[in-house]
Amino acid sequence: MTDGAPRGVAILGSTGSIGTTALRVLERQASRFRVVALTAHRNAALLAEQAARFAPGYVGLVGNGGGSVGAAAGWGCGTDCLVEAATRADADIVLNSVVGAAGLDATLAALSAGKRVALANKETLVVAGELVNATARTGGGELVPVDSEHSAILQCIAGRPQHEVRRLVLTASGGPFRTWSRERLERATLADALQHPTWSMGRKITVDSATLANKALEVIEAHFLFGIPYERIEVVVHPQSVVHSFVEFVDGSVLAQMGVPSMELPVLYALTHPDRVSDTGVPPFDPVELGPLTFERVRGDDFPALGLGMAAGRTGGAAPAVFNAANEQAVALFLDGRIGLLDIPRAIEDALGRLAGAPGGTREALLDADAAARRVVLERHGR
Ligand SMILES: NC(=O)C1=CN([C@@H]2O[C@H](COP(=O)(O)OP(=O)(O)OC[C@H]3O[C@@H](n4cnc5c(N)ncnc54)[C@H](OP(=O)(O)O)[C@@H]3O)[C@@H](O)[C@H]2O)C=CC1
Ligand SMILES: CC(=O)[C@@H](O)[C@H](O)COP(=O)(O)O
Ligand SMILES: [Mn+2]
Repeated sequence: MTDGAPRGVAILGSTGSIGTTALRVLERQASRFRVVALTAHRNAALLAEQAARFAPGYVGLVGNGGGSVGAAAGWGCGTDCLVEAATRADADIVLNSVVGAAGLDATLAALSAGKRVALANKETLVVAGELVNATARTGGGELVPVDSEHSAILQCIAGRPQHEVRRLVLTASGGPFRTWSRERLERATLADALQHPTWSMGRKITVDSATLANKALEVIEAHFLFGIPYERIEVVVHPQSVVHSFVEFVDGSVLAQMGVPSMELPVLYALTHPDRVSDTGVPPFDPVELGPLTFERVRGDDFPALGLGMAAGRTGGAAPAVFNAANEQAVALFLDGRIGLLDIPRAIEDALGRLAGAPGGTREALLDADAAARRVVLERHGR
């Protein structure tokens, strides 16, 4: 990484799991990066603490559109905050760590403005992968993944051309229900679903990991990031989350990237790529301590969200956006205690059955499909 003036980083979703991890990383890397913008949804108290500590030029509270509680003087308010933060002249890198499709416009705006987008918000690519890639091309922006599997794949591919890659194999922890029978899954509670075995993350992605919808989102994300066709992207269960993914090359050689399950390294690497820096605070790697490393086939029949998402990816058009929106809405209902765990894939299947053929192509068409999918889930499952 070249020395020089510190690069400006805007963090969208700074109060979440990835956002707070990023601030820990940036505190150690103050000679290389400075925080220029922070946004949150509703957590004004934590945002205020972060603003006091990092003194960014811009602070935005998205969920304060009415200008009521929370926002301090000088803060931006409402949904425009994300795009304002993402397009500031002093932001060289935009870390998008918002959860859900709400992060889409900020990604597009940052790429249009020629920024590097360090993308944790995988829903962006699932909803609008083609549009995002086209926007990066025309706007001169660059997309670098934060998601651990995709960071691993990026590091393994290391600039080799697409035709040298035979297969991507994404690892999945299997989540808290990896060994549960179908019968037992019917009785799984929210508390059970929030007990992720290896990663500490926000509630929505933790539920996605429990249903394997997260891995479906990640297969679609990998397709759009690396341009590999769906038939050459596979998933294997790896309960220890030490191997973050594999890349098989055409000569049969297989590379894997490994590390302790912490998001600090993928976040940092998305900022420094393709360079590597020292003094990261990442603990030493001890294969004996972390092992034995094991691998299993996915139980696709018991975790249907994975197959539904992969089929939506292959269908293309608006189908991935429908998959994502139905999942977001169903997870919100599950988090509210209004539906059961297995109602999540049922709701997704229902929405895809009605809307998988909806037109995509433009941002507006994709957002229409997103809204229609949420309506289907609310009307039919939000009892
Ligand atoms: N956590 C992890 O380890 C990983 C996460 N990811 C992905 O990163 C993204 C963030 O995940 P995570 O950090 O766990 O999520 P969290 O729920 O912990 O944090 C989400 C952040 O986004 C803000 N936010 C929520 N809704 C909105 C909205 N509608 N508009 C604007 N901002 C909003 C939240 O603000 P507030 O706090 O005020 O609600 C918070 O700052 C997700 O896409 C996830 O899939 C990917 C890999 C690993
Ligand atoms: C840390 C990270 O990248 C998560 O997306 C993780 O992959 C979730 O774990 P699962 O493998 O259980 O989905
Ligand atoms: Mn992941």
